[in-house]
Amino acid sequence: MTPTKPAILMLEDGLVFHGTAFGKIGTTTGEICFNTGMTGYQEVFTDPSYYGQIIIMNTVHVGNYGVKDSDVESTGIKIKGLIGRNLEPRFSRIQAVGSLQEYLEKEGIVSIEDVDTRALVAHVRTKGAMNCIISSEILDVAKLKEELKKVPSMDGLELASTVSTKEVYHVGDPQAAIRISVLDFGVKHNILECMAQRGAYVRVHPAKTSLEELEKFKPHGYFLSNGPGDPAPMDYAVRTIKDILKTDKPLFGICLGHQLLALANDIPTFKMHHGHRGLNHPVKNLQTGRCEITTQNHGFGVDPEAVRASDRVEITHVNLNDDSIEGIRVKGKPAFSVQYHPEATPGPHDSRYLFDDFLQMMRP
Ligand SMILES: NC(=O)CC[C@H](N)C(=O)O
Repeated sequence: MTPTKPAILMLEDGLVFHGTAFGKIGTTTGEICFNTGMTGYQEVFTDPSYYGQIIIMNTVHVGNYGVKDSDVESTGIKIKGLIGRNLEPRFSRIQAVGSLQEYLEKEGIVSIEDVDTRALVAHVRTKGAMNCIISSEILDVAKLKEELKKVPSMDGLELASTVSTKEVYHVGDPQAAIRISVLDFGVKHNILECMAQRGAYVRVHPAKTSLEELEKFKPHGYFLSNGPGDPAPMDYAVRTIKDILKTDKPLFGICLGHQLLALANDIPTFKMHHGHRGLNHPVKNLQTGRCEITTQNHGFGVDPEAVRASDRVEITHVNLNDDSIEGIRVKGKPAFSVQYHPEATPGPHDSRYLFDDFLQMMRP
């Protein structure tokens, strides 16, 4: 057994947890948030929407099935840090290529275990979103407090252009009958796969691409991706979406893409108390009356009163836990979006029909 090293977690409101170092030895800062999913940790860690955030995994054992090259949603780990009760260095899965410890170390992710995650999650649920610091090199609480003061608030932070692709790239069969131009704000791989598997050839563009540039692909429709940070400062994207809406071509948005579609219709977004992150959030489809169990990862939401008062959009999906807005459609246009993740891997898969609907809108 390698000897353990102490680590400290400190929250912006001064709460301190003493635990054990895991992953890289060092210091990291970000917004603390919790994910209630009991599986799919590698997909969570590589989801670019988590960029800038430190994740508490609520489930007790994380790492026990190791890591695998294909279980990723982007090219590498995007979370800023990881907090767990038991982050497991040993693993058991035939397909696994390495341990969580090696993976976090290789990707430079400072983490902490042996934390009472039940108490910590209860605290975040009560007090709401805030920043935190983890360190396995500075064990002086006063110094950590000073470091933590330098961290910007997630409220108002534009992060999408940082994680977006720098170069245009393609996914799917170039001969496919349907072409989709994607605006990448931090897209998850499986979203592109879900479109390619259904017969689309997809071109992925940097976040700040104009409609004129997107049109060069001669797309049958447009897609607005998920992504990190606050949608409110993303004026560049809102302008492009307004231009896309004028084309009257099909448009689909997921998560950050949903929030941006709302903003493009003059519906504001807001910072939620502590957000939704997990894989069992119940959503009701108001058109069919059916319930879907969904994966979610968001800390901002679309203003419910403004949506209800809008004469430009209608609500298609609501959250059955807290009545928040989960889906909208623009009246008189083939444009729709959802706050949750229909592409979720490992699942649930209840909402995959949204990709079928989107592709159907573009079929000749
Ligand atoms: N998954 C996402 O696209 C997240 C959107 C946005 N960053 C939020 O936290 O609400």
